[in-house]
Amino acid sequence: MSFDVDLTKRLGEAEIACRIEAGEGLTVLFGPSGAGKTSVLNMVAGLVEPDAGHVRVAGETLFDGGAGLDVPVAERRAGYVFQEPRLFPHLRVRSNLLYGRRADDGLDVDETIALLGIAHLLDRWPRTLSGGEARRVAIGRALLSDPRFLLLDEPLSSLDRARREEIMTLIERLRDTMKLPILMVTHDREEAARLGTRIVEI
Ligand SMILES: Nc1ncnc2c1ncn2[C@@H]1O[C@H](COP(=O)(O)OP(=O)(O)OP(=O)(O)O)[C@@H](O)[C@H]1O
Repeated sequence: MSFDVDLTKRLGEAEIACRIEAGEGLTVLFGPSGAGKTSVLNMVAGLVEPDAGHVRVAGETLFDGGAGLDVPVAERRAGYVFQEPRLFPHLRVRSNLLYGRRADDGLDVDETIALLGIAHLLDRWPRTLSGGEARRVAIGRALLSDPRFLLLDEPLSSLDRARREEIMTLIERLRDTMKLPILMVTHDREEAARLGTRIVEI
């Protein structure tokens, strides 16, 4: 199974409960605003600790409340594209992209840069980028960190049509060729239908 998740978490007034049993491919997390989709991604990434339950990705247990197991964030090796790009403001685009780079396997740096159309931005500071440019850099940074799985929080919002199309094609390739388990939040039905191997409502 790519994602085997069963967790609960109380956040303020909200009681979040989520169950995912997903085979390979891309799992879309769908649901109304405030349902807890981002919180679920944060718990799978290891940024927020669930109150109870378990998180397993590609057969490996990352969290198990009963067993007292909680694998630290860095060891989980999630490629996380946040809702806001969250680039490091003190690093130029090039350094942001290479921040999590491990060995020189996985995706090719130049090829990824070309695919995302960000070659002309490499020497820029994050504060000078448009929303869509920053988002593409954030996607590149996640992909180049040699992740074991991807967490995508509305990765295509704020992109124009042409760029959306290119990035959808890239996500399809990651899903089908590289076989990366992907958990993606989207509000867009068309996106969900095209990219999702399955849709989980929360
Ligand atoms: N730190 C916190 N303290 C209190 N409540 C919180 C906290 N974080 C999140 N919540 C609440 O938990 C619920 C889930 O939030 P979350 O951001 O996960 O929802 P979401 O489904 O991703 O929403 P959206 O689609 O609007 O991004 C919301 O009701 C939110 O107000």
